[in-house]
Parts: sequence; C-alpha cells; structure tokens
Amino acid sequence: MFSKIWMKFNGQMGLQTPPCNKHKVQPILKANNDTDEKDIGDQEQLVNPRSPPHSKISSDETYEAWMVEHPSALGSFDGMMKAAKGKKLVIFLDYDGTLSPIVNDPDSAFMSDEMRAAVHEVGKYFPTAIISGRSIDKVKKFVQLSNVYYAGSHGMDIMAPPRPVKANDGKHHNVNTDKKGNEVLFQPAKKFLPAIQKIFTELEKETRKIPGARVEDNKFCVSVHFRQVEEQDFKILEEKVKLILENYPEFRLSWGRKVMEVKPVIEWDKGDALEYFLETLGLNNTSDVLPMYIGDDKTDEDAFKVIRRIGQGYPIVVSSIPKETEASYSLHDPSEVLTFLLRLARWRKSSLSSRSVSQIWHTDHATL
Ligand SMILES: O=P(O)(O)OC[C@H]1O[C@H](O[C@H]2O[C@H](CO)[C@@H](O)[C@H](O)[C@H]2O)[C@H](O)[C@@H](O)[C@@H]1O
Repeated sequence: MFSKIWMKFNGQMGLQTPPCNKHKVQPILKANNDTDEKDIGDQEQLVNPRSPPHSKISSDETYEAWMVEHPSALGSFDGMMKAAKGKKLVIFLDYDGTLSPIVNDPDSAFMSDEMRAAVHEVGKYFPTAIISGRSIDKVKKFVQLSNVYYAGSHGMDIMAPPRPVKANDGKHHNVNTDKKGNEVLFQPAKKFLPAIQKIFTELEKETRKIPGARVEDNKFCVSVHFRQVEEQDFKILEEKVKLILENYPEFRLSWGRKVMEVKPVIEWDKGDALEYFLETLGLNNTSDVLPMYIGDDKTDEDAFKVIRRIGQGYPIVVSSIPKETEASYSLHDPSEVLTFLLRLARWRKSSLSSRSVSQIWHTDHATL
C-alpha cells in the first residue's frame, strides 16, 4: 500500500514543529481523553455549566498550558510560512468541526459562504483535498467546490486525480481514469459494501425507539449519533450497536464527537488517504513537499501521525479544549480556520506572480 511505500521517505527535512514541540508531547489532561471508548467524546463535555466559577479559570489556564505545546497556527503563521518558502504546500482539510461548526442535526452542518470562498481561494493556489467521515457525495454537496479533491468515508472513498505513469512501452498513460480520461474512485473497502448496507438497515431498525438516536449512511461506514440522546439512554444505545456488530466480526466500532462509527476492519484511514493523494499528485518522495492537515476529530489523528512519520509538514488540530493530539499546532474553532485559510491564500497570492501560480498549482487540477 502507499503508506508502506512512503515509510521509506522518513524525516529528511525535519517536521515543521514549533520550537516547544520538538518532542512527543505528554497529554496534559488525562481526565479528558475525550473520544476514547465509551466516553461520550465531545469537546463541549469539558465545560460543565454547573461547575463553580473557579473551574472556568482553571480550564482557561489548562488551555493556555496546552497552547504552549500546540501553539496557535495563526500566531505562528509567519514562522510557518518562512519555513515553507520554496516548498510545495499541500492542504488537507477535514469537514465537520473544521470547515463547518458542530450542530445538532448532521444534515444541517452547512459551511458558510465565507468559508467556501476561503477554501476556493486556497484551492486556487495549493493542491487541496477534503478528507471527511461523510460519504463523498454528501461532503461534495456541502462543499460545492470543483477545484478541490474529495475523500469520503474517512478516506475509504477517494476521488483521485489522474496520475500519469510511464508504461513498459515508454509511453505515459493516465491511471485512475476511465477510458474517457475521467477520474475514477479509489475504494479500498468496496467488498464490504453489501455488509455495511445490511448493518445500516439493522442499526436504523434497532435504534428507532431511542429518542434522539440517529443513524447516518456514510457509504463505507455508518455513524450512530447520540448528540440528541438523553444520557440515561446512552448505554442502551451502545449495547444495541454492539449486539448487532457481534454478527459482523469484520467491522469495528470507534468513537468520535458524540458519534459511534462502524467501519470495516481494514488498514486504511485518513492518513493513508493523505498519502494516496500525495502519491497520485506525484508529490511524494520529494523533500520539498509540506503536507498540511487541519482537523478536529479522532480520525484526523491518523493523518497527523502520517505527517509526523513523514517528518515534514504541518499537522493542525482544531480544538477549544486541551486534548491529547499528534498535531503540532492548533486553531481554536472553525472561525479561526477561516482566518487561517484566508491568510494562507493571501500569503501565496502576494508571493507569486500569476504565471508562477499556474506552474505551481497545475492548471489541470484547478479546473477539476
Ligand atoms: O471527518 P468529518 O468530516 O469530521 O466527519 C466526522 C463525522 O462528522 C459528522 O458528525 C459530527 O458533526 C455533526 C454535525 O455538526 C454533529 O451533529 C455530530 O455530533 C458530530 O459527530 C457526521 O455527521 C458524521 O457522519 C461524521 O462521521
């Protein structure tokens, strides 16, 4: 697989980490290993409205301490860009909680027009891919941009860019395209599709009676939402989900932000998707490529890990609370993501003439 190929390409340049974050960071907040097993897994959980006022102060202090290890990507912007000068930045973005705010209804997690315009700007200057847990169709519907690449189902459904390779006859052929030269999907979990559809149907049926429970079909994975479920029903919901999964040993359960996610047991995650994009874009095996990944959830950690393993790039976590993460930098919330993306596009625009823009960001990508 691609990630295995890339393992050879380790740390030639040194990870672009802030000075204080050169070592593996120890978690500061043990009590809130938030998205782990059973935990209801959400940032909002930390702030208990019934807590006495002093706990707000201490949570601010803890956040500040955490920020020392994971400095703001906005505050560090100039330094980050200085290190990126002359290198190729490739931008990877998560969707929920990164480009759109977390809301109760998953179908209403719309991205603002400002955010769409910012991502569009970024896509004009850098190869840009959105890697989401949603189905690829759903995330495309939300984002509505044609100058970025997409991966859905936590990276298990990739709309890959065409990749020219030299064949034995010495000629170049495009892989990842059909006969007409259109992009095709890379779907490493395809064989699990019939089973995941059965699981979705069973989950819908079995959870129907739990008020607030919501099952979402993400094509190669299924989300069981409990954001609107009463706390006393959490256990019942979890047991129902686990009971169904007992009949499907090829699937596993993981926890995200007030969501349980059912996924096939394959060695493929958002980190592999990141590497796949780099490879198909012809941007692997080169020391002047800096992947940047911005994400807020547990599955984004897989992509952060890959950037760490590669040894160069910018893993940026979106979090309003201190949390254990492989990211080097942080942004507080999607509104900071917006400011950061606008700044990034502005920085590139001002540092390039229009001619060199089309050289760096190949025109065929821009017209996708
Ligand atoms: O990888 P992502 O793009 O971040 O997708 C992860 C999950 O995001 C969505 O759920 C989350 O956002 C919802 C809308 O704000 C929120 O209601 C829910 O509690 C969050 O977990 C999406 O609905 C899931 O299917 C994705 O797996």
